[in-house]
Formats: sequence, C-alpha cells, structure tokens
Amino acid sequence: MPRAIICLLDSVGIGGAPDADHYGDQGANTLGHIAEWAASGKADREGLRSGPLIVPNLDAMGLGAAVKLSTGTLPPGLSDTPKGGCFGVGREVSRGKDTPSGHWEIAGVPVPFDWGYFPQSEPAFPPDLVAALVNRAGLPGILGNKHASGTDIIAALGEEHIRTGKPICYTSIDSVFQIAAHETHFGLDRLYEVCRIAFELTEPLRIGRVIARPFVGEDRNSFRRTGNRRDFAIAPPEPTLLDRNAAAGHQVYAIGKISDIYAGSGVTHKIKGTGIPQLFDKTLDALEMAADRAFIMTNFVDFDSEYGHRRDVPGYAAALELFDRRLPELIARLRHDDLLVITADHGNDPTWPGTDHTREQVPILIFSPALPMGEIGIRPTFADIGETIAAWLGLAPGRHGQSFL
Ligand SMILES: O=P(O)(O)O[C@H]1O[C@H](CO)[C@@H](O)[C@H]1O
Ligand SMILES: [Mn+2]
Ligand SMILES: [Mn+2]
Repeated sequence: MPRAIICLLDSVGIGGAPDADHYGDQGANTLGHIAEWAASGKADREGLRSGPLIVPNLDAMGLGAAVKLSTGTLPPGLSDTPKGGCFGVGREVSRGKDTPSGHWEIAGVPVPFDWGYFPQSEPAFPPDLVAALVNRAGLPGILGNKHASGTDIIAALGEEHIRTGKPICYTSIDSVFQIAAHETHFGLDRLYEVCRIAFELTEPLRIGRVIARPFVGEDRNSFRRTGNRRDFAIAPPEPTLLDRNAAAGHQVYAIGKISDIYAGSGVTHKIKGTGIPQLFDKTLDALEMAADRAFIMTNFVDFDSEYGHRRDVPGYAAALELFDRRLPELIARLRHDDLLVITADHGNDPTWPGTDHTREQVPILIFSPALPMGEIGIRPTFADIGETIAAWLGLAPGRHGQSFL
C-alpha cells in the first residue's frame, strides 16, 4: 500500500518565474547562483566548505536538469542527465512569494486572495493596531515598528528591549507581524500570549502569520534566536491534501514548521524539530512509523531562515551539501510503492539584494522504486504536486491541479 513523503527545502528556488519582474526578481535563481558562486570560489568559508557545489544525490534525481528546464542554463557542476526518478519544474499561481502561499498551493490550494502587507514607511503598523496590542497585552509599548531583518533588529534593539520590557515588532515584504522577545527577561509564555493577541488583531487585515521570535543572550554580541519560534497562521481557505488524507482516515505526519503553516489542519501527528540533521532524523523516524496511505511532510526551514534571509552563500551551499549527503538514507528506506517528492515553496537567492524571498520556480524531484524515469515538464501550478500525491494515495481528485503520473 502506498505512502508519500514531501521533503520541502524551504526557499530552494531554481529561477525562471515568468512573473519575476513584477516582484523586482527577474534573474533571481537561488540554486543556480549558489552553484555559480561555489564554482568560482565565492562560496568558500574556512572550516565549513570550499569549491564547487557537491550535491550528487539531488543531481541524480534531476536537480541540474530541473534548473536547466527552468532557466535554460545548466549550473556549473550539475548534470542535465538524471539517473533515476522524474524531474520537473513547479510554477506558482498564488501571488504571494511567501511560505504559506507556496505550501498551501503544493497541498492543492492556491491562494485566491491578496494578503495584507504593511508599508515600507515608518512606523509600519497602523497606530490603532499598536494601541490595541499594547492595551490588551498590558505592554509598556513596542520597539521596532518597521521592516527589518530579524537578526539585525535583535542586535540593534535587544538591549533596549531587555531594559524596557517592550517587545520588538517588525515585518518584511511577506504578510507577517513578527515579535521578538527575550526568552527569560520577557518570558517565552508571555511572548506566545502577546502573539496570540496580535494574531486576533491582525487576522482581519489578512496578515498571514504572527511569528514569535524568542531569543537568548545578554548583549548584542551574544543574542541568538532559539528553536522556540512559533507561527500563528491563518488556516487555508479550502481543505488541503493534509485535510483530505486525514478525512480519509489516514495518517498525516507534519514535521518541523509544517503544522504551523497549515494552522494544524489535517495534521494527525505533529513532530517538532530544528536543524537539518534533526529534521532529517525525524523524517526517517516517521517513515518507520507510517502506516499505509500515510502522508509525511517535512519543512527544512534552515535553507531559508539561516542562509537565504541572511544572504549567506557558503552557509546555504553547505546546507545543501549536508542535505544531499543524507538523502541516500531516505531513499534506501523507501518501500516499493512509497513516493518521495523533493521540492520548495519559493526562492530566497542569497546573492540577491535585500534580505527577502525571491519569486522563482521550484524543482520537483520525484522518486519511487515503483516509478520509471521521466520528465514532467514545467507544471502550471504547484497544486499538481498535491494532486499527484492525492492520486498516489488513492484520494479523489481535488479542485486544483492535475496529477502528473
Ligand atoms: O529576518 P527574519 O526574522 O528571519 O524574517 C524572515 O522570516 C519571515 C518568515 O519566514 C519572513 O517574512 C522574513 O521576514
Ligand atoms: Mn518558505
Ligand atoms: Mn522566509
């Protein structure tokens, strides 16, 4: 009996989105640029990695071929002849280049509305929203109130936050309201409670997520965000693949950020984890436990949060190489009729200006011992991924997308 697994490499885009220019992202190519920089020695970091990007296992599944299909150019060091599985390219129809938009569409539900966003001007948040938050959460005020990189703003305002007890509120070009606060000086539970109130206040503005960003350390040189991040997210507007599989009585394993991204909907087994090695281990554990017709989905967030937003090319390259080294362990554990999909939700080109996501197409790499090699072309919506898995698991077709098998 079949099972299906998605390893979602958060932000590992492969360029080529036809609407990239609407976002100022024409030419962005997360994977392609990392490979180029690595090949020219610009992704070297002592003690971490050096030289060309080494990802033979992803490449054997068609990563290089997918980038070539997406952009017309084969990145240096990659191959355009896969050794197994099916490869293709996913194109997003949802207008947001954010994590929920990408994930929901992958699970069969393109986002039919425009998210709310906060302006680049300062203050970024409407005064009545701030007043309501301060009042309801009993806060002495807030800090930040602007677009920012999360690590930069903690370095800049963390000491003042500890002194004043005012949480640091910031946003980005995504539909987010983020709150950074110290785990002990402010308190983790208090931070979550402030976020819960903020979520109630921002939901009518169609803000996709309120994100708790706890950190530790005593000064700007030692502040460090912890794994206790929590996302308070709007629920998808229609039943996703997760809901459909759970409603059919089958298991749905949500590993890492997945449960938060779908607001817990359709999740039967929520598994926490941080960092690529641990998330990989949890994926192997889930595969061990998973019953027939189970769906397992893991979000590997570090590509995005630790390296893409931080514009850290060597770090991103090393993370790809780490994932690639582990991949054979997963493939070796697949049963005959298990289906593995490796894909991404958007781009976050670490060579691009700024610190935000980039509008890109994504790789779709599919492997099953039961599946012959093939190419599935450029798919007009990420929802084709969800429909393929739905068909594989024996679910009725959904409203969006088509199976490519
Ligand atoms: O700079 P940090 O706090 O990592 O924020 C990033 O993380 C958010 C959620 O993925 C994005 O909207 C982006 O702003
Ligand atoms: Mn993402
Ligand atoms: Mn991100």
